[in-house]
Amino acid sequence: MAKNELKLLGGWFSPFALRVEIALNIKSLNYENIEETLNPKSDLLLQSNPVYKKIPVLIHGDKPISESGIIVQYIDEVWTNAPSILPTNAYDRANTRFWASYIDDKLFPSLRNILAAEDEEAKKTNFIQVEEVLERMEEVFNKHSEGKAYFGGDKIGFIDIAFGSTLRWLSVIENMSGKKVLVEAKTPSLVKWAETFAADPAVKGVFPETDKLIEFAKVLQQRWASAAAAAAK
Ligand SMILES: N[C@@H](CCC(=O)N[C@@H](CS)C(=O)NCC(=O)O)C(=O)O
Repeated sequence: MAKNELKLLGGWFSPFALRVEIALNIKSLNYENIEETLNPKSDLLLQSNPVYKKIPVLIHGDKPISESGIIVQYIDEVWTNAPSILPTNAYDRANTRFWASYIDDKLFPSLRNILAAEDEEAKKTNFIQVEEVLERMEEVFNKHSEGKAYFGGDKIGFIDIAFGSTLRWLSVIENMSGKKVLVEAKTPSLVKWAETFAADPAVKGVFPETDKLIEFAKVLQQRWASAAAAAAK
């Protein structure tokens, strides 16, 4: 595949763009990574994802595809010669999609709310939610993996990508609040899985550094606080 046939409108900080990078790496695809700052948004992004105006967008030839989960599934369907990301059995595929959307619905909003929370009570409620998700995913891992390294078995699959993309942001929140949530005592299988995931060749080179993300998170917090103050006027 010629490099200019695949372009990723992404951002080093984005867990959603990370999902696409991991999927492209799994399939050993060359692509051009176009780094978006989102401030301002590029014309290419606005034209490619006019509905949500968000990264990531994968442009295949001249065709844009948006939404990280949809992009990962598209990659898996188009490049079938490489390791499969979703399971082949229809029931397993449905189940896999269920847990990936559970991560999007329950984990992402709580992580964002912890960063944005101005009072301790709101922070605490969202931490409880994160802990509940982690405990639930520990159960899912123990049931699905059958002693293997990943939710997807021996290789990274769709749940691994959806969930694993949040790991660095989880570390950011742990560091910034001085509270560890992914701990051996409560979720031993997930702790081991997270280490294996981070070291996987498809992930290692694209996983952002926690320290750099912490600096980015501080800028985001200032931006949200100014927006909240402006809205309150
Ligand atoms: N549901 C989307 C979420 C994508 C998303 O939230 N992207 C963020 C960056 S991490 C974005 O582009 N934000 C710009 C904005 O909200 O205006 C997906 O899975 O791709």
